[in-house]
Amino acid sequence: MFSEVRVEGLETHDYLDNLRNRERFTEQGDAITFESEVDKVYLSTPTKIAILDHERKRTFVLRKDGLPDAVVWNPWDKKAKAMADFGDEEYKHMLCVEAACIEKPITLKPGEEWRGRQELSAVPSSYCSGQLDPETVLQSG
Ligand SMILES: O=P(O)(O)OC[C@H]1O[C@@H](O)[C@H](O)[C@@H](O)[C@@H]1O
Repeated sequence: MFSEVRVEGLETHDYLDNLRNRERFTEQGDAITFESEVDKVYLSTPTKIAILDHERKRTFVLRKDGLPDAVVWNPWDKKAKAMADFGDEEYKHMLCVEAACIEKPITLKPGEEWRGRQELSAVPSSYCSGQLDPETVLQSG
């Protein structure tokens, strides 16, 4: 189930680990998979990030503008139980991947305007069928 979910596009990027006093690390290796609590702020991330759910044969693509960072969060079992507005088992069925602007916050003077945008799309499930080259997902569309 959950181990079948991968995030593509954030590997090799630096992140601040919210579970370790926001210390800065560099993501290693292949795509990101999930086996325990995670709460990371990836820095200077690409404008497209893919979330691949192999078991359910579905892929989501997050596109973003004006929002350089990306949060990846799953509370896992212990924290899920401690959260009043989150079901004890819901962590098994969710993953938070969200566009953000955290490392260098945007400050507006009175009257100034700023726009950021994120778009989450479901892309054809054939993308998850094994023909998938993750690079293709991130480069297409
Ligand atoms: O409880 P909230 O405010 O909805 O936040 C949920 C989570 O949202 C994530 O974006 C944060 O990285 C986590 O640290 C936080 O716990």
